[in-house]
Amino acid sequence: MLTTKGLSKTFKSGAEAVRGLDLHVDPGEIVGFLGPNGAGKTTTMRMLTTLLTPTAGSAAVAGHDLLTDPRAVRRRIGYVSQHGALSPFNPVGEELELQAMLYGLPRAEARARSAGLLAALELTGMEALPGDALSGGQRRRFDIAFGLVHEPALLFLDEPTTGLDPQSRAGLWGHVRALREGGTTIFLTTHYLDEADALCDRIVIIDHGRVVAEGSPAELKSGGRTLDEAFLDITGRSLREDTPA
Ligand SMILES: Nc1ncnc2c1ncn2[C@@H]1O[C@H](COP(=O)(O)OP(=O)(O)OP(=O)(O)O)[C@@H](O)[C@H]1O
Repeated sequence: MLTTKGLSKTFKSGAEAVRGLDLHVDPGEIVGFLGPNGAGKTTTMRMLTTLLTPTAGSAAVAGHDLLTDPRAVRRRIGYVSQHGALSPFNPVGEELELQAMLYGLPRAEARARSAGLLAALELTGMEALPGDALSGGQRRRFDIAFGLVHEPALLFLDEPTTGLDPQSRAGLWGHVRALREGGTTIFLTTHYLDEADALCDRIVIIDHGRVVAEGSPAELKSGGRTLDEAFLDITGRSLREDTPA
């Protein structure tokens, strides 16, 4: 579903944000992409979602070549950014239908697709509310609905639960697992090790633009370490340097 070979990004400033990344994600997996601040996660996500051009390497994303056919990649992937996609003012149901129509669905189908997504994400009945009226957890679920409206094979989730209370986080994890059960492959970043532990089939840790460890949560925790201890051993830093864990 996702393979990169030597994927690299050097910015004009000279900053080598990503240095020769080899990634592999199988269909149906939830893979967590973790690293300390400045490790290169966002740069990688932006390359894999076609928003930033790599300076070296190659990648196949959802069955298409990232460099030669980014349009085909875009049709097959969903991307839920940290910042969300909701208008604060317009009724969220209308926004979702519009998004579906932008992907080429006729109005009736767009309506049906939106209704299905809202039901799956437990948002039915909130269609008429503006984005501003939603709680943080509801807003994130709407963001995910936006990312899913064209039924992508591969969904990129950038810090899906940052800023949410524990109950909303746990609820969102249930929805992410349900997506995988429905056949969607998920590649996510998070600043929470408990989230990676609870959700991910596999974790890839990067630091200084390179993969420094990968494995299932159980493999990374071998030797009786917690995932926090493993992360600290591997990178010499905690996952959230700027904020208390
Ligand atoms: N547009 C840019 N121009 C120059 N350097 C950049 C640019 N974007 C990112 N960088 C640098 O590339 C490196 C990786 O940044 P990136 O944002 O990918 O890290 P990150 O792992 O997402 O960090 P965080 O967890 O803090 O969001 C950093 O050193 C950053 O300063």
